[in-house]
Amino acid sequence: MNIKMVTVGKLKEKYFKAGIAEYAKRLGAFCKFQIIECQDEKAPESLSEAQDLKVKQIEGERILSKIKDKEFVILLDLRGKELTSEQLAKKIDDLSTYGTSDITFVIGGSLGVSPEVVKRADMSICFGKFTLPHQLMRLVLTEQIYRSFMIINHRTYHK
Ligand SMILES: C[S@@+](CC[C@H](N)C(=O)[O-])C[C@H]1O[C@@H](n2cnc3c(N)ncnc32)[C@H](O)[C@@H]1O
Repeated sequence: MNIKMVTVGKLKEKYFKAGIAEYAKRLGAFCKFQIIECQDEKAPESLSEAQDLKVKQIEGERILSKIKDKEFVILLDLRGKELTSEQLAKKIDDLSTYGTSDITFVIGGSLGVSPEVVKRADMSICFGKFTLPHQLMRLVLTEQIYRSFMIINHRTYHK
């Protein structure tokens, strides 16, 4: 199973890097895991609606260029569906059982993602109504993917 995370913007903070590296290492026992960073588009603090859309579209093109047709895309979006850890684990397990070996999670930039990325997504999920910074979202998602494999493999990690 190949699990990919496509993200916008750089991971800067050492403490996020360390946490993600730890879960990525653990994930190595269950899947090939990779994180792809797309460059974020510089934008002024206050944007018109058209400028906001333009920034998201430029970032969206960068995101979509990293995704192949065969990949099952799970978008992280505040407007997405809330899942439990067990439901995410079941989704990953079902996809793998029924022949999908490439799952790609997408984390957007500071403005979110373009309509084109929303359209490409096979599923959109939400981690609650709180907006998380993209670097923290990356860490939380990596842990939840690891948790999914613990659940799938009936390990004691998940309580
Ligand atoms: C700083 S947030 C941008 C939020 C943006 N204002 C919006 O309304 O979509 C950056 C990215 O982190 C992810 N994200 C942040 N909080 C999230 C949450 N609670 N659930 C799902 N994804 C989240 C999304 O992928 C989002 O595009």
